[in-house]
Amino acid sequence: MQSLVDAIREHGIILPGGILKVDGLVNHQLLPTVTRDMGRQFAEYFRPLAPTKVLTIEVSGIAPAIVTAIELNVPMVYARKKRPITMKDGAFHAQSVSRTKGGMVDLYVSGEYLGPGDRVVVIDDFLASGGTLLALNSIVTQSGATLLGLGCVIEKQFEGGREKLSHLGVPIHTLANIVRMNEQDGVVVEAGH
Ligand SMILES: O=P(O)(O)OC[C@H]1O[C@H](OP(=O)(O)OP(=O)(O)O)[C@H](O)[C@@H]1O
Ligand SMILES: O=c1[nH]c(=O)c2nc[nH]c2[nH]1
Repeated sequence: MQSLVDAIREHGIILPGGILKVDGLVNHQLLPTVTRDMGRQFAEYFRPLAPTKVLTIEVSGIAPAIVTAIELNVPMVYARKKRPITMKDGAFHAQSVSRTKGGMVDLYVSGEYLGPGDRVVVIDDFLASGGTLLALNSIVTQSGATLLGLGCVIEKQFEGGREKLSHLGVPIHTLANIVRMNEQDGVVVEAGH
């Protein structure tokens, strides 16, 4: 997605620990046309699989997931990181590691909004180690729903997450691919696949 690649080139900043700061377009500020086009791209790719639901995790997954859900005209569900008192007992639960805040993250999804009849596309902002998508897949499995595919806005190819998810046997679609990033080369980014 060329507008996304351009925005990463303009706003992306390399931080220590292999973190790419894209707060200017994904994690703090959102750009309207770039965000809208993420939804169009994901919807075009996943529509033939006939999804009934889009699943993501708060907080940075919500924007790309809702624009995708709007395009597909299906509900979007986001995993909560803290179980609210409004959530019924027996919620599906998994854990992953937070890359930007450190420590373990809990993911909770209520069985009221995800179940055996659902055909699910999971959308998130980053594919790095793949841990978060594995946790979301665990939630889909617990619910009895069917996982159709995984979509991420930015893939950090050099972290090997795609390989760790290949056993799931579903298509993985990313919109921009960070080939490498370092002081010498800067952020080397290409369109995703
Ligand atoms: O492939 P992985 O290694 O699991 O990394 C990807 C995850 O890391 C970030 O979550 P984080 O908790 O850092 O931030 P957020 O609250 O902005 O979503 C990002 O939002 C992805 O969910
Ligand atoms: O803002 C972020 N930058 C990153 O490089 C990253 N990797 C996983 N999650 C991430 N979030």
